[in-house]
Amino acid sequence: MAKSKYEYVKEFETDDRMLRNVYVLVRIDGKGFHKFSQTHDFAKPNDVRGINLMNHAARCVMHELDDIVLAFGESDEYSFLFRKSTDLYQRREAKIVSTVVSLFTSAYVYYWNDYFTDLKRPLYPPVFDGRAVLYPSEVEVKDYFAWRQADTHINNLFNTSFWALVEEGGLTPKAAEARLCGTDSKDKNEMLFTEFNTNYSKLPAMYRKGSVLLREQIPKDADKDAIIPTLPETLPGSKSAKVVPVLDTAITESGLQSGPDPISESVSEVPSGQSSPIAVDSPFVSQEMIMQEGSSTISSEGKKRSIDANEAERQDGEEGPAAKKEAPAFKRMKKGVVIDHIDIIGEKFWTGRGAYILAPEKKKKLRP
Ligand SMILES: Nc1nc2c(ncn2[C@@H]2O[C@H](COP(=O)(O)OP(=O)(O)OP(=O)(O)O)[C@@H](O)[C@H]2O)c(=O)[nH]1
Ligand SMILES: [Mg+2]
Repeated sequence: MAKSKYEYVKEFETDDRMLRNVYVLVRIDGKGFHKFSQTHDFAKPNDVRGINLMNHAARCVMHELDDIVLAFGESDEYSFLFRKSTDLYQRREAKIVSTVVSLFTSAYVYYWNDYFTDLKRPLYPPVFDGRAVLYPSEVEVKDYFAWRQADTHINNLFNTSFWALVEEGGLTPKAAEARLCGTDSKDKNEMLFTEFNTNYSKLPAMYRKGSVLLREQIPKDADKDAIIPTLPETLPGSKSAKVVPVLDTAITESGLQSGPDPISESVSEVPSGQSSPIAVDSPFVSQEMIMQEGSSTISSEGKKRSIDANEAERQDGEEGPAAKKEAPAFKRMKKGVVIDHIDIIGEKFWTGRGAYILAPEKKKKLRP
């Protein structure tokens, strides 16, 4: 076919294919969300509607892009890790980053009203930027996620302390900032407990640890894309949410401590007459979390349990048709995206639930 005389302009396009055999990490971040959250009257320091909406948008991205193996979100940002051998768009950076950002942003707006039910749509279009970073080995990938989760911990502890001083303590923002200047994590924990009856380690894990999206086994009859609604169960005052056990491994500014941290040890009892921030009808439990609790297959031992299920299937065959009727659950599993609020700092995650993420992949023939 004859080329038009204009076609030469294509030659100006550059090849932005990213290096092979390294991990591709895409991080998106809300532009000017300080203002966006104020304009939309986000609760301080954490707005459960905003967090659920971010999580929903991230799930849309993971549903669309199968090569994303892990995502982590906090505040107005989300990180997406692609499998090492991804050949999505021939690893072209602009195509990958723009697809993630565009899908995330459109989902954020598309599902807005499912979470912010009193506002049909945002008062102005939210903007997210995006970047891709290449990490050469598992070490950097693990440290990357540790960095983001440590950041979540530091920021959330600061914000929780700051807004307690301002909203409950009556300090001006300037005075609150001055009060917190030079304090470490232990000081803030102590201040929250002694002055505001708040046991920080008992606040919802979703706030303290951010949100982790994983690919695990889910019941086959669960609609892969039925992500919502989480709102009725997560709104303050809801009676329908169930309690979800919170992993109390503390993250400190220097990394993860296994087991309870000293401060939560010393303040592990909520003062008498004071109810724990996580009540049985906790307003902070999402539908997905309920599903995880209700269905043993996507609990924190999701991977192990699905292996157990295969084991059961074999036994099932030996035990005859009667047993078959009683153990159908494991047969109704499929891979799906699940959300949790767990520690991803430290080896425990990467050798446990996260083991599939960095597992060696089968070698594929590279395109010439
Ligand atoms: N009140 C409230 N604010 C939030 C919440 N989540 C995010 N934010 C706001 O969003 C900001 C995100 O931080 P940044 O990304 O550093 O700030 P930004 O204004 O988005 O600035 P750029 O990313 O540089 O454009 C926070 O500082 C908060 O002001 C929330 O749940 N509640
Ligand atoms: Mg931002």
